[in-house]
Amino acid sequence: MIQASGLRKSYGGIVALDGVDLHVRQGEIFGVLGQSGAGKSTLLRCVNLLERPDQGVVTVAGQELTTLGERDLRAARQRIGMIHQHFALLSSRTVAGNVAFPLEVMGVGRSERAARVAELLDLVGIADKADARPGQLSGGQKQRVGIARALAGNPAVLLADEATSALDPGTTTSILALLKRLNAELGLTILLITHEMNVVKSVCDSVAIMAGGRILESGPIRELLTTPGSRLAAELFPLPAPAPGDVTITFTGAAEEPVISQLVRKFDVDVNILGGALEDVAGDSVGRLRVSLDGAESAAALAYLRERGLIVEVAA
Ligand SMILES: Nc1ncnc2c1ncn2[C@@H]1O[C@H](COP(=O)(O)OP(=O)(O)OP(=O)(O)O)[C@@H](O)[C@H]1O
Repeated sequence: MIQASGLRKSYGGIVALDGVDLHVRQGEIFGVLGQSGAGKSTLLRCVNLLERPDQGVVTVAGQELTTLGERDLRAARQRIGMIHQHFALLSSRTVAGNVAFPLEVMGVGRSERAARVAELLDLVGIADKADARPGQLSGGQKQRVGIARALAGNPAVLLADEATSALDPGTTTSILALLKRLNAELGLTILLITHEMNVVKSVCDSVAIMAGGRILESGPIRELLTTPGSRLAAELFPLPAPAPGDVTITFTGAAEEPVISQLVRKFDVDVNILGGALEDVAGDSVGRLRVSLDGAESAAALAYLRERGLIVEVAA
C-alpha cells in the first residue's frame, strides 16, 4: 500500500533521510520507532510529499507520487489522511466545522457534507461535541476530531505523526484503541511514527526501527521478535548484557509446556535463571528468559528447546 525506496533528504548539511526503504502492506498498522532526530517526521512528510525527497520513489495505493505535479498531488493527497501530535485544529471553527473543512475543499455539497460530518463524528465517538469549539475539548477529544477530519476524504491510508505523544496514558490507550478499531472496521492502512515502544507494542503489526536517517530493522513484529539478534526484542525486553555462554530464550504464545522443568528432568543440566520478562505484543504474549546452563548435556538441552519451537540464542 505504501512503497518507498531509496529516499534521501538533506537540509543544508544535515542528512535527515539516508537511503530509506519502506514497505507498508494493505490493512496493516505499521509503526516507525525512533528517538528524536532519527528522521521519522521527515519520512512521514516524504510519504505524502509534503516534503519532496531529494532522491527516491514513493508509491501510495498504486500511484507513484514522486512523479506527480502539484495539482495531481493535491488530488492524490485526498486519499491520504493525516493526524498530528498537536491536533492542528482550526480554533475559530466548531468541531463539525473542522471536520467539514476538507469536504468543503473537495467541493462536497452542503447537505451531503452535513450527513458525512455527522457520520464521521459518530464513528470517532464525539457526536455530542459537534457544536463545541476545540478550546472546550480535552486532548483526547481534540485528537478524535483530528481523526474524523483525516477520514473525511475516505482515505486508503492514514499517517499519524506522534498522534498520542501529547496525551496522558489513559487517553493514549483510548486513542490507540480507536485507531485499531478503524483499522479493523474500515480496512484502513495506518503508518504511525512514534518514540514510544508502548505504542508499537499495543497496536502495530509491523515496525521499522529508525536512527540517524536509516532504517536499522523492519518487518512484522512477530517475525522480528523471533529473529536472533533482533533490536526490537532487545529494546522490548531490556535484559543486561549477557556473559559468554548465557542463553536467551524467546517464546511467543502462551507458555503451555513447563519446558524448563522438563529440561532439568530430561537432561543432566542445572538451569540458573538470570532475568526475564513477559509482554503482550500485538495481542500475543511474548516472553524472554535469560538463563545459564551448566552440565554435561547442555548442548542436547539447547537442541531440545529449539525442537519445541523456542528461539535460543547463546552469547559468544
Ligand atoms: N525543515 C528542516 N530544516 C532543517 N533541518 C531539519 C528540518 N526538518 C528536519 N530537520 C533535521 O533532520 C533531522 C531529522 O529530523 P526529524 O524531525 O525527521 O526527526 P524525528 O525522528 O521526527 O524527530 P522528532 O521526533 O524530534 O521530530 C534532524 O536532525 C532535524 O534537525
